[in-house]
Amino acid sequence: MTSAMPPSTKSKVLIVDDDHYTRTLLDRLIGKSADVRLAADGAEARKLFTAEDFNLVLMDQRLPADNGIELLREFRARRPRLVSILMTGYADVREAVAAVREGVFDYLNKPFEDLETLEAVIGKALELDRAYREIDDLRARLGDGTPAVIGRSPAMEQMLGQVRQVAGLDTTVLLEGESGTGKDVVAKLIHAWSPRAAKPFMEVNCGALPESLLESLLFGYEKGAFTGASVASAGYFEKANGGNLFLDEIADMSPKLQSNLLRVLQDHQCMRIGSTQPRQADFRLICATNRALAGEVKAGRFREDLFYRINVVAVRLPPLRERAGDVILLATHFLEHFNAKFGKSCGPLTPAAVRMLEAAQWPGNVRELQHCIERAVALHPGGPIDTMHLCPGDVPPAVGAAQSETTSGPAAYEEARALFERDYLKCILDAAGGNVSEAARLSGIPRQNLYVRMKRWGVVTDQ
Ligand SMILES: Nc1ncnc2c1ncn2[C@@H]1O[C@H](COP(=O)(O)OP(=O)(O)OP(=O)(O)O)[C@@H](O)[C@H]1O
Repeated sequence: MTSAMPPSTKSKVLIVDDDHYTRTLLDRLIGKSADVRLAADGAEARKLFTAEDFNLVLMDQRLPADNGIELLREFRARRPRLVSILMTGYADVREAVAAVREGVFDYLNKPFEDLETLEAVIGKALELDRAYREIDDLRARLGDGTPAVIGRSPAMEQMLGQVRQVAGLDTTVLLEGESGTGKDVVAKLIHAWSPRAAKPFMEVNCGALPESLLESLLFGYEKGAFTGASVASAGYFEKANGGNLFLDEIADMSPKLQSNLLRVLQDHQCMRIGSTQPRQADFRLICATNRALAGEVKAGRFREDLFYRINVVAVRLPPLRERAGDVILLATHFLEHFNAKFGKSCGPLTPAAVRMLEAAQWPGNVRELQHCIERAVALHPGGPIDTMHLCPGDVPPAVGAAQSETTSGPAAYEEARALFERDYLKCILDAAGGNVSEAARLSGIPRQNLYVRMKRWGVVTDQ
């Protein structure tokens, strides 16, 4: 069963409902793992909301002297990133859907039929609140221009711990990881955290340039060294001058340049093309590769002696699929970034979107997730981001199928049941030609109930 609350810290949840039974039920359900405050009307809710910083507000739509949707609007005006859930009667679903479009995280129908779903939605809402807070926290800590490397998963914490240790040492660092895992940002972070931070950071992608161009870029040249060399130019080895030199995709370096680089690393000197005068080369080398360098050595494509020079401290960047918990953090970060960039206000992510992002495998890692959110923000006029705004091409359409094909064993019961429900709802809606009433008749599930389930899974988004 999905846990509704984070395991370590107690979240603060405000429950606003004039119905004593609902308040008691919710208090019992989440009160063990969360710090719950109860309000029976708008006045009490306002007082509590002013006094405390809540992670989540569960709001009844119909209150004695207030409208829950308007009260949430008032709260959001005071705290724009407030995560809230609206509790509504079946008759009010239309307004509840509109409230979700305005920024309410989700709505739940009363009376609650399925407590597990209720817990799951609360869990996702708290996850989103955590993502907002962690990003603020990270930004506050990195407010000095240090590149923002987002990630709180154990795999990222471990990697960042290694980076922190080696950044201050004058040693060569090899960053290994799949494409899009963040090798480039981590290289910049190493520079920012190193004693060489005030000196230049020079970077070049060894796979993107032909050999001769890469050679002249790294070594520099004297005037007349080759056709077109009308003035002398210093290379990156010289320009790095007390700073860090980042060689990306080092495995793509040609054998000739590999041996030239080895010489520079041995002698701490380099010579411009067309010159015999050795020049001081004072830089710390950071290399990156998305192919295992040891394998390249075995295959005879990379010099073994250079490999040992480079592989002093190797740091592995985990693929996104190994970073449980980071996907929503990154997605929220990118959502804010692209909202600011495009002058939009898209978001928050709906529960179905959160589930979809978390279930995806992300073979292109963080870059793929970034592009997915960029596309969603660019094409969306504003309001919550739902499954259909996220690129289905990047997210396996049949997450269930993908799951059952993996070798990691069978899915947990809850997961399998959820996947079945989503696939079944899609299937029944197709069979009914997209008509929810007909789908209700075919399935024997009451229409409102069916609609709520379909909405939860992003099978439909509006009534
Ligand atoms: N942890 C992270 N936090 C924030 N942004 C990230 C993070 N990791 C990667 N990114 C962003 O994702 C994109 C891809 O990252 P980056 O270019 O560093 O990957 P890479 O491993 O160097 O990829 P490649 O091997 O293809 O060069 C960049 O826009 C980067 O800013």
